[in-house]
Amino acid sequence: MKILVDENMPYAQTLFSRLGDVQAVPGRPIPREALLGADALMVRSVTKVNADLLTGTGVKFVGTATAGTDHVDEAWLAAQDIGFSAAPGCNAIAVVEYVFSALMILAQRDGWQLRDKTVGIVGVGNVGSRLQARFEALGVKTLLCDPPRAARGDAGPFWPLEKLVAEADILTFHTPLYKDGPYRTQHLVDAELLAALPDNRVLINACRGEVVDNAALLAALNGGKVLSTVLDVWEPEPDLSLPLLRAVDIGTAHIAGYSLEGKARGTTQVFEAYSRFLGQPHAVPLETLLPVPDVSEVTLNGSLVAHLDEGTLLRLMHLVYDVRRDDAPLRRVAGIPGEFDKLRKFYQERREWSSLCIQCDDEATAALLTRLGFTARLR
Ligand SMILES: NC(=O)c1ccc[n+]([C@@H]2O[C@H](COP(=O)([O-])OP(=O)(O)OC[C@H]3O[C@@H](n4cnc5c(N)ncnc54)[C@H](O)[C@@H]3O)[C@@H](O)[C@H]2O)c1
Ligand SMILES: O=C(O)[C@H](O)[C@H](O)COP(=O)(O)O
Repeated sequence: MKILVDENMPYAQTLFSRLGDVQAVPGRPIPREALLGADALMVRSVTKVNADLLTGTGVKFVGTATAGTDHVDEAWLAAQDIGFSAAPGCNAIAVVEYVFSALMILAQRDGWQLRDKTVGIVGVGNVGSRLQARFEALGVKTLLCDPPRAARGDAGPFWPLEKLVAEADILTFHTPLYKDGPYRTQHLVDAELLAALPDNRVLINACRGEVVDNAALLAALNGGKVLSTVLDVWEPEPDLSLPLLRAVDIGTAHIAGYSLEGKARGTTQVFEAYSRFLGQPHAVPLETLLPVPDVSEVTLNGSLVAHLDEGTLLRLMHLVYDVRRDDAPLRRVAGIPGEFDKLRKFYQERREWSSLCIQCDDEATAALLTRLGFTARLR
């Protein structure tokens, strides 16, 4: 059995070799000759999986170690009776921690406090709902927009996007990319939305580049719109607009989800799915794969809760992950062919807040840190 895996999939060799012979290949593009004779294909979001890629190959199962699936023609796979699995939610925590880091940096730079802001979350799935839970833990007001969930009767309240545009200080997008249909998200942020957005707001896109009309955003920023902008994803990738990168406050190379935990969950989720597909189910506990983090324990003296100290919180968050470490390298190499993908391929190890154990002497502080996703212990 031959299993092709994207070379940027940590732990794939270790896990998939339990099921067959593993060959690691570049994902953009996958070499055609490698596909011939392959039984299964494990990709990331950079590989377009469709008839063009797979016709004439013997591939019977495709896994994508990603949350987004817009790069996969699922209908075609189903029609060919090719098994498929994604990795829903695998990197949701990483994206949440990216968003927090970005917001805390802007708050510090511009002299505001997160707790005084209203955050509009567009797309309240794995990422959006975790984001909302952490904002709630901090007492930050959120407004949610998720028309598919609203139509399903899920508990909200869910609001129309227009209300978020009018009332939220921060708008953060976490929807899938839908190019058509009733819930189309392509260019959800367009010239009209940008014109309706009052000045001094924050816009974050960490879902898919095409959800924001990048040309319209650049025109708005060039036209004097006062908008703090955080973009992890671009239209198009990897050839992002250099003027837009210069105009945004924080810009990164589609790495919001790139914690080691997030990538490892992605690999284990598709490995487990493929093993079930083969009728040889395996379960892989994440902790059996992950190394000890560089910084694993700190002591916090005093209460974080008595008067919520966002400065201390920022320092704790940034002990684990500070998004500026990803903004600077993109600005250095953007525009040089191949460098966007290199930043992603040779990504410096990044952990999630849960990897940091914070010793506290106050029960309420420990409870807050736990709700935020850190590991907290009472001394
Ligand atoms: N930058 C990154 O590294 C990174 C990492 C993970 C996910 N993503 C992207 O972010 C997206 C969201 O991730 P997730 O794990 O939360 O996915 P998810 O599928 O769990 O949640 C998406 C949510 O968006 C909602 N939605 C769909 N259409 C909408 C619309 N028109 N308006 C508002 N909401 C709508 C859905 O109902 C769902 O609740 C993924 O599809 C993926 O494309 C990017
Ligand atoms: O959809 C996702 O899960 C993310 O966008 C994904 O993590 C992006 O990383 P890639 O698959 O391109 O390595």
